[in-house]
Amino acid sequence: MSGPAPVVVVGAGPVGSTAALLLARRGLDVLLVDRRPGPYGLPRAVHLDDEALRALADAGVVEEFLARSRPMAGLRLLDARHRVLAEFRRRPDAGRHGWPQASMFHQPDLEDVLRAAVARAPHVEVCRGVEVTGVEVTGVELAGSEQSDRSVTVTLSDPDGSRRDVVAAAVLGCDGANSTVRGLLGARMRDLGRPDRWLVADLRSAAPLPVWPGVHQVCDPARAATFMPVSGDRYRFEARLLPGETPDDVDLPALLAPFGARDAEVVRATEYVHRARVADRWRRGRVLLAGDAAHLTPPFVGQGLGLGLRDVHQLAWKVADVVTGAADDDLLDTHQAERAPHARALVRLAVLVGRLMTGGGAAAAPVRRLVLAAVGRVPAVAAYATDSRTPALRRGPLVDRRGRAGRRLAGTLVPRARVRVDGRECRLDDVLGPGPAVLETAGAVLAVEAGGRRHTVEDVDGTLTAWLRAGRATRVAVRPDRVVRSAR
Ligand SMILES: O=C(O)CCc1cccc(O)c1
Repeated sequence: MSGPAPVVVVGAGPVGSTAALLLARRGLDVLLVDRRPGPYGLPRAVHLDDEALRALADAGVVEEFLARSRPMAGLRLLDARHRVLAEFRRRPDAGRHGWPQASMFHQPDLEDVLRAAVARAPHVEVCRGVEVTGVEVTGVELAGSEQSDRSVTVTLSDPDGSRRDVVAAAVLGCDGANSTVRGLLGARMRDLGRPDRWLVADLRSAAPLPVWPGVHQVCDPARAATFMPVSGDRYRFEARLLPGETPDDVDLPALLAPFGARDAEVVRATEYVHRARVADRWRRGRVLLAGDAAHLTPPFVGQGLGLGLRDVHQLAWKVADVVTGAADDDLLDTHQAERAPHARALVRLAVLVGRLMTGGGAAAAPVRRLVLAAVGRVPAVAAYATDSRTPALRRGPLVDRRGRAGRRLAGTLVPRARVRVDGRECRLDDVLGPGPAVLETAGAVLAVEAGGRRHTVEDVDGTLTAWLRAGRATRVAVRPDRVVRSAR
């Protein structure tokens, strides 16, 4: 790789690969490194919501993802006898972003799609089997001990043991739960809940199992469990391990029997410790964390990977602006300021939902239906349960939540609505383009100003008009990551 210093992305999992594609689409050279010699190959994440798909869309892989995933019907809470306590439906057709509201997938399928896209991307070089052993922020000495932190020297250890230094324009640590970059950056994880030991089993069944096509959460204090169809012939079963119990002690066929899965092939059954953690520091100079390197969540609201994809969607344009000199390095301060509260809110929601569904011991079981109804009225839980909407980003330099419309819309995603422009139907994102944009009502029609051009936009099915009306807004400024910056 010659020419300008690349952005080094550490970790070629789904978050790092998406980051590499997003940066490359903005014209940056990217060096994507991973300590593993080959793909990881084991499934972990199984669910993405339609908000997270905006990141895959801007990375250019959403259609291939959809071809290999399956719409998910929602979340069903069952009691110990598998009677339905509550059900939260997800739209399988097209939610406000034009895709199923929730999708289930086999992680290696997503990794295949991303790997192929990275291989096609002209600006991305991939180095596998390479360890990052040092990250040195090399800034210009300013007054006193302050540094301007403008470039980073990354030390890489190659498979033959040799070391080399790469000067990077920025480094993104997308290297997962045991992130090396996090350690080199001097960050520490802060616990938001207790670790929780679960058995995680990946199953296959040639004959389709007779189950509802959504996530089943068994709220049994004696044995909390989750069962879900993934995609194709794949299913996932998880069960909380009792104190001192190992996966080998669990009578898996007996636990699978109520789902008609007693005879399913067990591809993998392993212990997994669910953790609730957020890093205390996400940035040093131009070294930044994203994905599991920055936060770990229990799976109860299915947001682990989605959080990471949102991180890099919101980070890529900022890094591009800083590296190309279009913005000051201060812009990178907004990464942790915006993403950490959002991650913390979702991790806490997952901990709360997990506790409500599975905690409280035997005494809680008879009242769980009442408790669920009461908590369903807590706004954050209700919004998530009914609409799968994650919290708005907090107010900050890039999110102006002043005024009635600002409070309602700023920090949320603009819908990826169906629009018609010059007689051609497309999605709003196609008109917004890769940069900042403004959407406003212009008399009886809508107009979009983007990339120095003004387009008259027809709102094909009324989604945008209804969204603007509900937000009491006539004009919204939209950031490159589709987040509303301000509304009035
Ligand atoms: O709330 C949703 O739509 C996702 C629910 C979900 C997805 C995957 C795992 C899980 O435990 C819950």
